[in-house]
Amino acid sequence: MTPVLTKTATTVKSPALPAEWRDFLALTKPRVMVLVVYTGIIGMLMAPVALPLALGFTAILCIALAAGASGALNQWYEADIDALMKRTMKRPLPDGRMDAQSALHFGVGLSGFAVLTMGFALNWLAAGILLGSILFYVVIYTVWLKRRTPQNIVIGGAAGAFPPLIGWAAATGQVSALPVLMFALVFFWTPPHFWSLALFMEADYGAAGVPMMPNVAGERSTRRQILFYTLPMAVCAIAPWALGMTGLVYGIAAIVLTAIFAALAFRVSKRTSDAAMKAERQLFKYSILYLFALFGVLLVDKFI
Ligand code: HEM
Ligand SMILES: CC(C)=CCC/C(C)=C/CC/C(C)=C/COP(=O)(O)OP(=O)(O)O
Repeated sequence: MTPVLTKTATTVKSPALPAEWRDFLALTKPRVMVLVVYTGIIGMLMAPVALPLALGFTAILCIALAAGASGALNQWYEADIDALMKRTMKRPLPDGRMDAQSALHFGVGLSGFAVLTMGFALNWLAAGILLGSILFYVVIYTVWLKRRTPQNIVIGGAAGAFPPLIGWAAATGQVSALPVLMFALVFFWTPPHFWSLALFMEADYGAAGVPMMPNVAGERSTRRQILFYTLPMAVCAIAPWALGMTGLVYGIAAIVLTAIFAALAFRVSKRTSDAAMKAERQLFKYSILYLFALFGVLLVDKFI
């Protein structure tokens, strides 16, 4: 059984100066948010109902604010482990540029604002799924699973897969098969996306005692699991075309883009030495490009 990492606050510096707006922006994990918001926009634009511009903009703003708020709450809770990892030690809380209470108030306030605005301006189904994704990321992933099990991102990763469903629900007040497939695609995409990164950041997670797959099950098993999750991801990528929900342009693009993903995942699964790091970095970078491109083609296919 994986030992449970307990939460401590001993390594976090206390703030000397009041936090700047840049620190609040850093709390929202803006770079990750770009792709989360992008998948939400595509979910909304794929819906059969076109929202008036102001309402569409409001819906996307709510997704962005909620994603940012949940990033802030994540950083509020894990300042202790962020302080132990090179990649995260310069974040506002571990670096002592912000106090924990400011981050907590910012995260809770922004979450409440985003969910209520979505509910009153769009509909309560979209608001409910938005609230569910915040709770999933903060409570299920960050508080419950991340320090307990190497399966943390498999289950917790669902949080980041909700935006296409939210975008669609904001436009239609319903959920249908296509946004569910888009959800499933991001869900199965998350393990290869994250474990390819975790393989070359293994030392960081080890130093912080976070039970990520490479430092619990070992590199070989992680590489095999990356390939394993690529299979259902490929099915979800090609299904919209195979089931007649999209045209041939999407079908061809999905097959080509996914074949490249599978080839990179296969290469990662076969490597055993340090030379593998290059393959893992490539898969991580390509995973981001892949989601951008696949969702982009989905939209292009709809409008040609
Ligand atoms: C539990 C699920 C996930 C985990 C654990 C995870 C983890 C990470 C980590 C640790 C990074 C490294 C860079 C950083 O700290 O900014 C990263 C980068 C990134 N992730 Fe994820 N991720 C997850 C899901 C997602 C999802 C669902 C999306 C979007 C749909 C996403 C989009 C991105 C993007 C765009 C980057 C690159 C950011 C940059 O340019 O530095 N991730 N991810
Ligand atoms: C609409 C809505 C509320 C969406 C929110 C979901 C969201 C932002 C998902 C992304 C998941 C993510 C960035 C995980 C990072 O893992 P980590 O927190 O373990 O990474 P770290 O080690 O960089 O802190």
